[in-house]
Amino acid sequence: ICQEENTLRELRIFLRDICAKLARNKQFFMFTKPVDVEEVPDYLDIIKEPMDLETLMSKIDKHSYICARDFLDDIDLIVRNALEYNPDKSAEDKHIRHRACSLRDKAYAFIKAEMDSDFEDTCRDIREKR
Ligand SMILES: COC(=O)[C@H](Cc1ccco1)c1ccncc1
Repeated sequence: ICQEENTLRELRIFLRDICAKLARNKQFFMFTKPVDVEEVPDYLDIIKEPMDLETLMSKIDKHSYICARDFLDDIDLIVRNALEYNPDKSAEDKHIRHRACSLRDKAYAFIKAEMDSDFEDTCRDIREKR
């Protein structure tokens, strides 16, 4: 119904702003685009569901998310993939795991800081009904 569409439009505007802020952060450059499987030929043997911030943004525009929880599930997927593909004690693996954890914390912090909890409750109710 119409109010529901207004709520979901507001959610999309809100999620685009958060996604853009994360993608602007130089620290997160390695998460902004899909991992290049030419460069990393075994990536898809290990990571079954790749995810990145550009893909997240296109999912917003495709109305894939009807509450912030769904969006954060894809942020968690980016993080999980980075932890799984880069598990070693090496400095570079530790570095990317640290950045992945920072991406998650920043995303959750933006949502908490800027999202009114009854707005998310309203989105959850819409999700339940669909
Ligand atoms: C999310 O990004 C990744 O998991 C790739 C894996 C990767 C390994 C070699 C090339 O790319 C990555 C990119 C940049 N810096 C570290 C790791």
